[in-house]
Amino acid sequence: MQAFEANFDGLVGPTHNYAGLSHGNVASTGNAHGLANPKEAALQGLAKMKALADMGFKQGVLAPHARPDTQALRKLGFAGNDAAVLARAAKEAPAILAAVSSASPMWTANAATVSPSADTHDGRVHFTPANLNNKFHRSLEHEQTGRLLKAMFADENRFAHHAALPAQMHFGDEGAANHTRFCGDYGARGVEFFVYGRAAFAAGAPGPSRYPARQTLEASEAIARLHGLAPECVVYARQNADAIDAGVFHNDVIAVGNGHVSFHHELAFADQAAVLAELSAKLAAQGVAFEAVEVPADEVSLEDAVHSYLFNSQLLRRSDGRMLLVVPEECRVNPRVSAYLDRLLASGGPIAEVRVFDLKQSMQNGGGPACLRLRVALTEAEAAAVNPAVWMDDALYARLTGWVGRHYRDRLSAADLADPALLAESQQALDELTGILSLGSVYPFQR
Ligand SMILES: N=C(N)NCCC[C@H](NC(=O)CCC(=O)O)C(=O)O
Repeated sequence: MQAFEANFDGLVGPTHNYAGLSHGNVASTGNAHGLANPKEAALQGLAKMKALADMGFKQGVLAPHARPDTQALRKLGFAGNDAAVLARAAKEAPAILAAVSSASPMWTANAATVSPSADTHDGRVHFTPANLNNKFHRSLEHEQTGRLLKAMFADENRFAHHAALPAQMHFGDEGAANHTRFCGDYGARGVEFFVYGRAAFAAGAPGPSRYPARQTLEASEAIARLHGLAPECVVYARQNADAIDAGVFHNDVIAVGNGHVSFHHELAFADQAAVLAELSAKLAAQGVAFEAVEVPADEVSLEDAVHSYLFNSQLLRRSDGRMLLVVPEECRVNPRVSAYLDRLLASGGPIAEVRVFDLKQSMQNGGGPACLRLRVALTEAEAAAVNPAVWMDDALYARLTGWVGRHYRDRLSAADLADPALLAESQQALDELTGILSLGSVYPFQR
């Protein structure tokens, strides 16, 4: 059966702001307390979704979460009505208020790990929401993510939904940002590639020293078990600790793969040659000829990779079988990265086209094109079972841009997070959105 890869992008929520919440993510900490523009952020994301849909790629939308998360504040002892809860948190714990207000669910590469039906033991598509345990603001996401995924992929005969892994550092899980699926045809069995920062149960296991390793080996292994993946179709690799310490907080800041192609930096993985050899051998056993496009450090340094987000690009297989690379504008601003892209296109390799997008609002929090999307490979029958209201087309684009225009602010600072009107505006917007996307009552304030 015909199969393809769909991208589900996170719609940026109305509270998008710069709070410097992510130690180890140099864009987040570097832009802390800047003035954000939620309206522009959401429109930039929608423009990318629409452009890819117009190019013929299957594109869906994942809704934002309800923020500020007043439930989380109540669990921490802030009591009273919503306005009182916000006022007390703003006065006594502004850092906590900022954390529960983050629009971080926009980065749906961290929403879940997804295994297509061709890879799993029961022939269903498996989803495990990521516990995002390394950062408090992100650890608030997985329950709502699970509810949204169930509202979009509801058919239990085709889709299996797991709970997030135990919320504990031993099982730190960052979802698809540390997971790549290589394959020939999207509907044929592929090789799932899990990249972790450190093994958690082995005392003294190697890992970064300056910044945290967010993903553990044990989390990756648990997901492979839950999804029923065959060991001969799984490869585990450890991130290069020096790369994490240079700001590569997720593997998707240093590598991206799709189909039979990997596009990665020379310093992405520990024991890189062995990792690539294992990928190549396991793909060859599935009849797939693996192709690696490796970028040397003397052409693009780790620092340039982190600042330009060259590898946080989307690698998309066009209908002619060649690859399109969707990069953020910052890659053309950096002269060394831009020159590299020109050489890449001239090289005659598998990447035939580069498209540039302005995603500055998200980029300033460390979220590039690849962070903003969750990939789900689907057969046509599975795609037909997806909630049809979430697929991007001209009509949905018009409705969503109109909705953003009506509900979103064009400036938001840390001080605004305490404004009870922002909470009310956000709830009103999301209430309307659940109608547009036919999601049902998925938000706590609707229950
Ligand atoms: N690489 C991928 N797949 N995703 C990028 C996630 C960026 C996100 N930034 C933030 O959460 C910053 C929020 C703030 O500081 O306001 C993070 O660090 O988890």
